[in-house]
This record gives sequence, structure tokens and C-alpha cells, in this order.
Amino acid sequence: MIFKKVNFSLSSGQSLIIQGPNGAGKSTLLRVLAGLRSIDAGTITWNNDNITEHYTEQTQRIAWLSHQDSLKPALTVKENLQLISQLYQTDIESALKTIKIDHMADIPARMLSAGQKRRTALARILLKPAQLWLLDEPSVGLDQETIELLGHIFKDFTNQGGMIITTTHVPLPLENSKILYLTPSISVARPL
Ligand SMILES: Nc1ncnc2c1ncn2[C@@H]1O[C@H](COP(=O)(O)OP(=O)(O)OP(=O)(O)O)[C@@H](O)[C@H]1O
Repeated sequence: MIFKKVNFSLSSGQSLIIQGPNGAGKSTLLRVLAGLRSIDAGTITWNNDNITEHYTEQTQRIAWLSHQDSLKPALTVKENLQLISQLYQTDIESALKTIKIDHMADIPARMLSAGQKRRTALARILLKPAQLWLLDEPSVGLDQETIELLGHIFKDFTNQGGMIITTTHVPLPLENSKILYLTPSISVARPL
């Protein structure tokens, strides 16, 4: 068991910050909420529907930012975002402008800095019309100015009714968030 006695609820416009030491299960909990991992006990519901029985709907509702930026190195920033923008008919230029990376649209991902890759991954979040953002340490690699920008992006999203669940080891500009603190329940990792 990685964690136990986890209990929280979130309504439209609210956010939750998951904290805890390395290995506490923060990323694992995000994966569970995304429907990517099963749980041994308990239930997770969305408007009273068990998400494990409504996996497709759950994947449609969420936008997921993992630790890995998952960019194709040979493709440009714009090309990396094309699939998702075509899928949801959303505007790449606008997403790149929002996260202030529009001047790098034609640069291959392999030439980006760590922070520029993170911004590109965040642009991908903006391109999916999701109701819930699941963000794994979104500020990693970002400079202070971009972290502040992230605060405005978070606020815009929650003001429109979006919900955010994010892990972090550092303070994030996310006002009035609920906090969930996880403590490690296991000492040895076994294959999940
Ligand atoms: N695929 C896996 N197979 C087995 N154990 C895993 C797997 N992924 C994670 N774990 C274990 O589950 C526990 C929780 O990992 P998780 O990545 O969720 O922690 P975390 O709180 O996000 O940590 P960090 O702060 O370092 O990012 C750790 O003990 C880890 O070793």
C-alpha cells in the first residue's frame, strides 16, 4: 500500500495542493485520479459516478501534466502541439502566447531549455478543454516570472469553473487552495 486514509472533495473553481516528502505517493495519487492506476480500497467519484467505471469520461475531463514533458525532440514546439490542437480544435498560437513561448514556435524541442520544455508541456494543458488539471510539480524548471504567470493562468482557469489538483515541493501561486499532506506508508517499492 502506498497511501491510506486519503479523503478530499473538490468543487467547481476549487484547487488542491498535494504535499509530502519524496515517495509519499503524490504522483501515484495523481495517476489514480487520472484513471491510470487502480486502487486497492476506497472509491473516487465524479458527480457520484465511480471514475473506474467511467474511465473514458474521466480521461476526457482531465488534462495531465506529468514529470516528463513528453516532447518529440525532432519536432518543433508547434509540431509537438499539433495533434492535441487538431483533436480539440484549439489555437496553438494563443496557447503559446499565454505561456510566453510563441517566439520559439519553430524551434525543435531538442534545442529547448528545461524551462522552455516545461512551458511547452504547459501549453499542451491549455490546448485541451478540460475541467480538471492534474499537475505534477508544474513549476519545476520555471523562472520566477513564469511561476507568477502560472498564478494568473491558474486563476483564469478556476475563475471559469476549472479545478486544479497539483503536487509541489515549493510554494505555488494558487490562492485559497485546499492542502492534502501525504505521508509515506511503505518503505520498499514493489512493482505496481
Ligand atoms: N511503477 C512503480 N512501481 C513500483 N513502485 C513505484 C512505481 N512508481 C512509484 N513507485 C513507488 O511508490 C511510492 C510513491 O511514489 P510517487 O512517485 O508517487 O511519490 P511522490 O510523492 O510523487 O515522490 P516525489 O516527491 O519524489 O516526486 C515510492 O515509494 C515509489 O518508489
